[in-house]
Amino acid sequence: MTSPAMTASDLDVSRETFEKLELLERELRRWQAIKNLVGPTTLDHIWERHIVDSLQLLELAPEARTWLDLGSGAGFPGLVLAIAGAERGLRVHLVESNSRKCAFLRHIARLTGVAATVHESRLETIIPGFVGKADVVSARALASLTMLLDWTAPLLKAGTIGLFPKGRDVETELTEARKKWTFEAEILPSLTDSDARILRITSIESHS
Ligand SMILES: C[S@@+](CC[C@H](N)C(=O)[O-])C[C@H]1O[C@@H](n2cnc3c(N)ncnc32)[C@H](O)[C@@H]1O
Repeated sequence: MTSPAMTASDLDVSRETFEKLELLERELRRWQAIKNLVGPTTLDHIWERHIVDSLQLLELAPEARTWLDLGSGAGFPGLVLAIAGAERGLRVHLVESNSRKCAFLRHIARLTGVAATVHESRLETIIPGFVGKADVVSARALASLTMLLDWTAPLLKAGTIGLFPKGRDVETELTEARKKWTFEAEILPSLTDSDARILRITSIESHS
């Protein structure tokens, strides 16, 4: 799936949002040549693998106004959500420890003018400041579910919704995480990969 085959109405976004997503695609291709921001094999499928895959999270938390994205990389899903959520007043906080990737995130945030704040830091440092403040926390391709819950439990306990895209091993990850945590998880289908799932976590308690 490449951009000429895609339209704003395919994605159900405004013309303005679509143009900003196209800009993100163009800049990612330009920066990739020198900065190697994403897995090279995913470049042939930027729209499907990265943009649409990120975009699908927005409707899973339509009321969200403050969104925390951990390990944002080149902006997936956080930057795409900041672009697509701008018209509904969404602000996205992007947490990324790699300075090359942060430079790219800041560059796109500046070019598009969307409400994205880049935190060039380790997520362990940033999370405490968002307890009771983030409506949603997301993380794609960052860590096992158990580790994500270890990090985000203080947020989830305070009412933040967790949205975690996961691959085909989701059941194994759930079994492992349930050894330590009790939580409510909806397992939602992914629109871009029939083997993948999205976990929507709404409450959590530790066993001990
Ligand atoms: C595999 S990449 C995934 C990037 C993006 N979420 C995606 O799906 O394309 C994981 C990213 O998390 C960042 N990362 C890993 N551990 C982190 C930490 N403790 N704090 C902040 N960022 C971290 C890495 O620098 C990397 O960019």
